[in-house]
Amino acid sequence: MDPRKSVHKLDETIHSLLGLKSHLTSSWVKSVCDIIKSLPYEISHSETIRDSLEKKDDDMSSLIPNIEDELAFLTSHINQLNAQRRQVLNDLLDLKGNIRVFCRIRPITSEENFGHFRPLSALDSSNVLLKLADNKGKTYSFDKVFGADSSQDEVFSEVEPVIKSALDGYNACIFAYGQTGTGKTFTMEGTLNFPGVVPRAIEALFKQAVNSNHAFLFSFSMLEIYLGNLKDLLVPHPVKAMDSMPPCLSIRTDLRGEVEIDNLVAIQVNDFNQAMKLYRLGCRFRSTASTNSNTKSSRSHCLIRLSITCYDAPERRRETNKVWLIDLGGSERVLKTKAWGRRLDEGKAINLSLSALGDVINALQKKNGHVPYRNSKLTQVLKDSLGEDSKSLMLVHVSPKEEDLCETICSLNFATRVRSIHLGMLDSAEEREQKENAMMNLQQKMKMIEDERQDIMNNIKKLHVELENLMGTAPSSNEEPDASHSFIEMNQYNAERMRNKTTDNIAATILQVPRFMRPTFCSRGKSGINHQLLEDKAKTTARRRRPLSRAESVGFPVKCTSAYNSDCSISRTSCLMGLNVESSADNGTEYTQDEYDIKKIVFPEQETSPESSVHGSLVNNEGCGNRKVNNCSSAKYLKVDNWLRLHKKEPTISGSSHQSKRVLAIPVPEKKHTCNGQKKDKLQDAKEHYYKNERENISNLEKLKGVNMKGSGRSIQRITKIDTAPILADFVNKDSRCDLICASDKTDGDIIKHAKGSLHGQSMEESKTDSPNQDNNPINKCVEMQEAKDERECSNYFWSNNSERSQHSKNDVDYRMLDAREDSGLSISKSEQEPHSPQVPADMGLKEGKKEGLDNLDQSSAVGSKPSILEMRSQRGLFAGKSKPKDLFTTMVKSKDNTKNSGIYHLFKEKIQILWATALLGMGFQTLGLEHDFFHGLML
Ligand SMILES: Nc1ncnc2c1ncn2[C@@H]1O[C@H](COP(=O)(O)OP(=O)(O)OP(=O)(O)O)[C@@H](O)[C@H]1O
Repeated sequence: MDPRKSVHKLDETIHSLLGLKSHLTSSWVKSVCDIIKSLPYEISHSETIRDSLEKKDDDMSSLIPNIEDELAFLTSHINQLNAQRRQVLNDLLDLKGNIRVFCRIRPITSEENFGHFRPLSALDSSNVLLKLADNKGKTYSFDKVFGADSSQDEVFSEVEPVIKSALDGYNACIFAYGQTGTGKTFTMEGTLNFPGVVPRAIEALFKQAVNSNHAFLFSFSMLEIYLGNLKDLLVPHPVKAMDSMPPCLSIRTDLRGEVEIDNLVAIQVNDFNQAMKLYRLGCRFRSTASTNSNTKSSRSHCLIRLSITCYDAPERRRETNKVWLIDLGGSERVLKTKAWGRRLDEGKAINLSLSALGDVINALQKKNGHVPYRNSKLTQVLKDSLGEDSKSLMLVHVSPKEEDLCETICSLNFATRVRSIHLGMLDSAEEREQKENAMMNLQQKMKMIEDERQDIMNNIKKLHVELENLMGTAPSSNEEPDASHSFIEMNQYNAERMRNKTTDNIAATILQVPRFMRPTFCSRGKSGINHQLLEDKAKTTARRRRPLSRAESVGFPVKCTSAYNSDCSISRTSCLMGLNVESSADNGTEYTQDEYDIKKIVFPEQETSPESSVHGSLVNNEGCGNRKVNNCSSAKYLKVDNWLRLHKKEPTISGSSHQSKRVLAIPVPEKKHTCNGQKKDKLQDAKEHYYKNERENISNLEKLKGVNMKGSGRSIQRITKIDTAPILADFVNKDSRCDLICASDKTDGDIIKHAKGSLHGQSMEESKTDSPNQDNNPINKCVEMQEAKDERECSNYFWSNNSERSQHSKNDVDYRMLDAREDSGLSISKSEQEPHSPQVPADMGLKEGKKEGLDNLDQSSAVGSKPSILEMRSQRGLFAGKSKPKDLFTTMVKSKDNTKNSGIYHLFKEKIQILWATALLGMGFQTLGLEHDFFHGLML
């Protein structure tokens, strides 16, 4: 109850009390008056109370607009700061250069302590000294130099501005370059304890997006360029010949010059964790191998792409932009690494694409009209992220080892050349100093803006909370205040600003290109026309191909052929190579899938509609709900969890593939149990089904007992299966027992009865007694075969012959599969030989049998496997009556041996089969209503 209301009515209440209770004693009135007097002045005077409360209400109602005004002011201020920040950041990056170059020196590991080292040290934060002779050295300048003792934190702090500019709509590209084994993967990927640039960059992006006042849509993709071909790292490689092949990735450039990779899986990520799950998945499929230089050498270029889309920020450079995080393959001298075979091919492919990257950078540096992006897949993919309208960061890695001197010099020269694209080699010292001062000022300004921005953000948050409290609409604790609608950018950011400030100074100085980066014969020989032709050719020839065998595969992609240069190239390597990785001497690469086969994969949840794409996949997604997503890129947006679930391994049971071939003793509706919830349901279903069958079989048994007890006691024995093996032995030895009928079920019993009756015009019992030559009776032979073939057939018959026979037909098939396995000489598995509960007391009744069987069912179902055939048999024996599973087991194994080892048996079986088949065909038994699988089962 509102206390204010109760106070409001206090005076009326007292008056009415005084009026009504006038008969009360004056002392009571007095005490009430005293209470009123003791109340504060405002409360004791009702008019004043009302006035004061109304005043408070008025204050509160005037407070809300005040807060709203304040919020609007702060919002507009923060928008101004955002625009300023963007401009300063852009100026800073322009000054620093569109391609910034950092150098990182790899530390000497404990194992290398005894080697020879070339003094390579960081002179200061931007210079590296390479000592060539005693008193001779060369200094290389970079935007930033990280010494051997630098931490991952330090590296990332310098990388972060590029990541920030990505949220402003610029394409960004951060790539680790260097000789093999110099720490590229360490820098980019890092370790669990020392996470690298990739996880940190992803985290920073999400963090910034959350702090931003815009709605962002992130999608994650990961691919590698292996032997000159693109491979989607989020799609697992095929492990079997029949596995579906991932679709061919093809590079496409749209009219605006934006590069898109068709068929590349792009998955929406809402937070850091989702992105990291995918990143880890992709890392698993990377091609790595042990080389002389590195025990886990990357044999490909690994590219991570984060696409960022924002619809409600017109000031952004692009609606959709992308960040590339690239771990390039290590450059290596083939002579030195002594690589051969596949390692050689990989090394050559890596060097070729690095050379093509060098060509592109050289052309950009010289401001050539033609930039040879198309000379390699790497440069094609990075086409829109390497030019002027993007931010690139190159992390050059060098080794301090003496033996790596050549590569170190090459890498340092290459990095210097790349850096010179913006800084310009003709800059005078004075100009350089001016630039550095300007950069420092901008950095300070940037920091001030960010600090101020952060303060305002905090104030805005506080005001939001206050406002919601006043309005009584405070969100629940886990709800973020919805600020997106109130944040309307007032200042249009001038996106078309000039960005050629520093490039003007780039002269036509041709620098010495590192040897492995120089244009090669192939790269020089390329022309746009050739590429176009090849592209067209590749497009017309893009069709599903049969995976080539190992022998047919051509490992090295030759330039000027579609296998290497076309937009939609078809790799010549075999998908099956991955299967033989270990067996091949030179083929130790851990492969991903190949992309030469164009079979389309079916995505589990391919969300193409704008609504579904946006749903649940935005950071601050309020503003994007009704906007179209399909123009952000042609990539497919999928859900992370579905994708990961799709690529999770099917749970294997005890690591045994053998078990998967097992036969279900109880007809469980579904064979596979994939998730716990389903598994539980299916287990429950199986139990219910089990009880039902059991009840039916018991009632059938009782019926049969009643029927057969009149005629022959042997039928009951047969049904209880205690004496099955001796009967089987009898059958083998005496070729008789035609009078034994294994009809345990009313339905089939009736069928057989009917069949016999139709043949002889007699009932089953009659025919049994009246027909002396029953061996000639096809029905008896049928039953005989059914039993004599193997005891399990009989049990199968018993179990499958119930009113739900149709449901059991699947099991019949399974039995035949098992028969085939066992007949083909495969031994019984250990678990089959050791049933779960062989030591069941002889006098165990149906109740125990039920429980036992159920326990077995529980066990088998609980692990998702099927009970073994012997478990099943023992269960059946128990259900059918009092039996000893152990005895049963012994006799069954014996009978199995007998049947297997006896040549007479097989001969006889064949003859009977022929006879039986002839009889069936001749007499048209199909008209009796027996199903085909029934006959098929008998014939096997
Ligand atoms: N800065 C560093 N601090 C600690 N260890 C490092 C550092 N850089 C590299 N290493 C170690 O050196 C080894 C080789 O590094 P890494 O695999 O990252 O080289 P790489 O350049 O990626 O090689 P490749 O090109 O062959 O893939 C790794 O064991 C890595 O842990």
